[in-house]
Amino acid sequence: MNVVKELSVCGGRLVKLSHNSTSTKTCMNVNVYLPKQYYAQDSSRSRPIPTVVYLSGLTCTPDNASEKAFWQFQADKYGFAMVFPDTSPRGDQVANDPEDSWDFGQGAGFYLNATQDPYAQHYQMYDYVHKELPQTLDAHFNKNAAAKLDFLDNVAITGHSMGGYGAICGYLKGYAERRYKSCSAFAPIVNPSNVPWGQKAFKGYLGDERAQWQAYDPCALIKNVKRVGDDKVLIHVGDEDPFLEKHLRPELLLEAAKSTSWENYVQVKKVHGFDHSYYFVSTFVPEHAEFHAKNLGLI
Ligand SMILES: N[C@@H](CCC(=O)N[C@@H](CSC=O)C(=O)NCC(=O)O)C(=O)O
Repeated sequence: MNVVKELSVCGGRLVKLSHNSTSTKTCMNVNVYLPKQYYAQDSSRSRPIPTVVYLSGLTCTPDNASEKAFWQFQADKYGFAMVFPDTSPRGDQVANDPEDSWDFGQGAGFYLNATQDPYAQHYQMYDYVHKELPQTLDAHFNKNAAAKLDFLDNVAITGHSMGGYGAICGYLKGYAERRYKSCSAFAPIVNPSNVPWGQKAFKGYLGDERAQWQAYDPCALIKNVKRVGDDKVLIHVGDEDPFLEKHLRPELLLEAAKSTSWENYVQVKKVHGFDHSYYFVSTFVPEHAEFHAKNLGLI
């Protein structure tokens, strides 16, 4: 990994990195926030600093959330690091949307492993985010010392819109091996198989056979994952979100959870007067941060 830029924010440092990804076969950018605890000479700390992975939405780079969600204040409050991956492979060699829209192709990888040409070659974002990137970050940040940062085990996941979809999908697909300690989402796409954004992405990346879509659809996954303990999924969505009725439809996840071990453990908080923007996301980041801090054993 190469450090492209490093800057101070709150009590820690935002590190902007790039690396050649074996999953996407492109150069990928990622932002990592190291909290103030990382720099404290605290010999009493018994275990590595845990991590919250934040998956961004359509059109985003790692900078949107690291500039506008204000996770850094919460990371310092509780003592967790933040990882802000990109939303797709990028480059002239990377296939894009033939219609040149912003809801498919570069900036809209949907955090899945594409099987259809021409996207299969580079759009391997599921393996990138959930397998390759944590290993790469661990090797980079922990190579010269006892692991001060935990990118592999004590990790939570969250995200916004397409990224909220990616967080819930990755959480449920990795649930059996407890890949993530907790999951939350801001205005997520919960049933991509049945909304336009998801249908366009699944058709383009996975093909026309809808049976192939089920492996990545939270409303299908939740019926086949047995919940344990007090695990729950925290979701916020604004009642003035312009995408609420057409693309997000959080009620479909509540419906899918009925008669499963997740019934009453998917908490959808519809908040009055909020839209889809980072003004909405940043307002509720503190609640999500506390939720993850509890699940990461920080409070
Ligand atoms: N460019 C679009 C706006 C698209 C948009 O609102 N993108 C959201 C995520 S939508 C689902 O994933 C976003 O996070 N935008 C980046 C930001 O910094 O706000 C349009 O013109 O409508």
